[in-house]
Amino acid sequence: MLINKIALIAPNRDFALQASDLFNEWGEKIHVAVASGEDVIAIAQQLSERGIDALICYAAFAETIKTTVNIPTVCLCPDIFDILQSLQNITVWLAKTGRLADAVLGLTGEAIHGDIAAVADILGCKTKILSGSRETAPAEVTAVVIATARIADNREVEPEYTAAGIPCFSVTIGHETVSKSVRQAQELLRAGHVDRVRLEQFKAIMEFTGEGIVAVDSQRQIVYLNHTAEKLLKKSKDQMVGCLAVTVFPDINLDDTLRYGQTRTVSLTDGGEQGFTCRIVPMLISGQAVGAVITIVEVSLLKERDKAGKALVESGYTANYTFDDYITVNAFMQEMLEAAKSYACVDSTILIHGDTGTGKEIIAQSIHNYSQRSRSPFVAVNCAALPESLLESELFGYECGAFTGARKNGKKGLFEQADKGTIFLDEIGEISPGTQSRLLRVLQQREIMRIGGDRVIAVDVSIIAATHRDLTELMEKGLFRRDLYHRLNILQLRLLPLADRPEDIPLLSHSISKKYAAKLLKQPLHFNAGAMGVLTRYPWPGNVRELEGVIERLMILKKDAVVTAEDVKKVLDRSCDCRGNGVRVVPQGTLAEIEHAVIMQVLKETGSHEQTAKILGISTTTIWRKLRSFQNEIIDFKMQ
Ligand SMILES: Nc1ncnc2c1ncn2[C@@H]1O[C@H](COP(=O)(O)OP(=O)(O)OP(=O)(O)O)[C@@H](O)[C@H]1O
Repeated sequence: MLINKIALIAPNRDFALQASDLFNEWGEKIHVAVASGEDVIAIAQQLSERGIDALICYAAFAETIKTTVNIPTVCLCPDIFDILQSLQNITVWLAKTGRLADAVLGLTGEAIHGDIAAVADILGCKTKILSGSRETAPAEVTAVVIATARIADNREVEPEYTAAGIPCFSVTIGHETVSKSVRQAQELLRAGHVDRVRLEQFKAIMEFTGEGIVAVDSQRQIVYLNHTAEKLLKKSKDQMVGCLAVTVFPDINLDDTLRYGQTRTVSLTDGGEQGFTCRIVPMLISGQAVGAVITIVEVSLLKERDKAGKALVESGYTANYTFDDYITVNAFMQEMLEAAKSYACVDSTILIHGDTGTGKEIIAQSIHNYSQRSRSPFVAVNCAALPESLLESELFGYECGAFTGARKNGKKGLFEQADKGTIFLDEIGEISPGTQSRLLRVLQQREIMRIGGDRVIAVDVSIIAATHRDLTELMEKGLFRRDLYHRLNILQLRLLPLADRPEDIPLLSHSISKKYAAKLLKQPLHFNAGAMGVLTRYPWPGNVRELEGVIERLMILKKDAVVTAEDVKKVLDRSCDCRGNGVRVVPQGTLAEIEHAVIMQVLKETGSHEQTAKILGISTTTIWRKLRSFQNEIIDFKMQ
């Protein structure tokens, strides 16, 4: 294998030596080979097999190589500056010797091209292409110009003479021209590398997908197919690549796709029970079809997918958000999104840390939808919302007769329901020590045991946990198991509070306003500079959820669409003061007692956890969590 990735094919030994000297002088590691006209293809092929990725090739060979060997090739011949310099020297000499008037230049040599005649014309000389060698130049020729396969700077001024005494000058390939060709070849190498990486990525995706994929070029020839296509069509790549598509798919007419760029769907049978659905999609460049891609799916698989999709929707265990829904221009958060995308490609447990309303659930749903598990259930569990015993039976299920009130046939737990999908354990910091140890077993072994059961059930789930609490602090206080923490904290995502990323507020405000405008059939709000100033300075303890609440209130209260600083202040005041007329009387006591009293008061006023959460600018989860810590009161409290 050659280390050098670029090679030069020289037309003779002298040329090769001249090029090698230059490459050595420049410290360029370029392999140099010599070819005659006949063996040039064989030599180029050998170089390709030995790992050469780009060729620099003397002009006379370039076309042959470009059409026969699949290596990017740079053509090396005297360029316009070589010609200009050389002809300028010649005309100076002709003027000096009194021969310039009506001079005719006879052009010969293998590297002759149209540019020489054009430049001579500009310099005031007529030209004549000589059919033979310089020695046969006719008498009307004032001087002969020979374009040779030679590397030299075009500075020669003194000519050689033919036997008939006609002066002869050379146009050669200048050093700068060689250097330029090296740079071009290096550029091709770089571009080729990028293309190869893309091609490999593309192939990996193609091989990974469950559908059969066949690519056809504009001549209707099969140029690529993936492994699934081989399996479905029961033929190997070798048997199909290079064949006309019609020989493999006699029932598919590619005309509509290749001529008019239309996408078509066709059902095929294979003569037996199995059937395929093929979709034919054009490959378009600047609106022109340059080929087509045929995707093949077994009909039975489609039916299964339909059924599975329907069952998933009916179960309600679906994730609606994708990363596109998560609005942020903050650099840290954008990095977090990139990390989340890469985490979605693996099955390791993810721990999301962020204050209430920062979007932990959106991120969890987006990870699920970005992952291979997106067609399977996404089960979200709020660990703070259920008392310990109920949480355990919900998570792990139970066998028949496990406890009084249990269903006769037992019940699948959420881990089982999430099989092949993702389980999102929100507010993981709130779970009791008993549930923590059961959870540890699932994390370690991906197995569960139903309550009251003795069977071990394997579950294939990806686990995403979230918390607003500092789990290390809980660990130090002995409230959270250290081993569980380490099991959970394999991949971590941290969401910044809204107050730490005020640059997100304008974008979020506009997007939320658009969302509510569509819902309430109103105009989106326009926030003037004063309004935006108040919004960006506010501390947002309830984060984006609180911002949503404020914008919803503005939307309902405002008659026109323009929001001022005063409008925002009023609504923010209301959200702080809580309810209608009310100046809330702040109770006396510890912070916990004040919180408790305020939550209980608003709960009584509204009769709804959701409303209470909205008014207080916190999540329902936080309400549940706080209520759980005032357990005695919960028992007494009866919702109206
Ligand atoms: N960056 C964001 N872009 C758009 N919407 C967002 C963003 N962050 C949060 N939201 C919205 O804020 C609300 C709260 O989000 P989410 O429920 O994901 O937060 P959370 O951190 O899980 O809250 P909690 O811990 O209180 O359950 C949702 O309505 C969500 O759509």
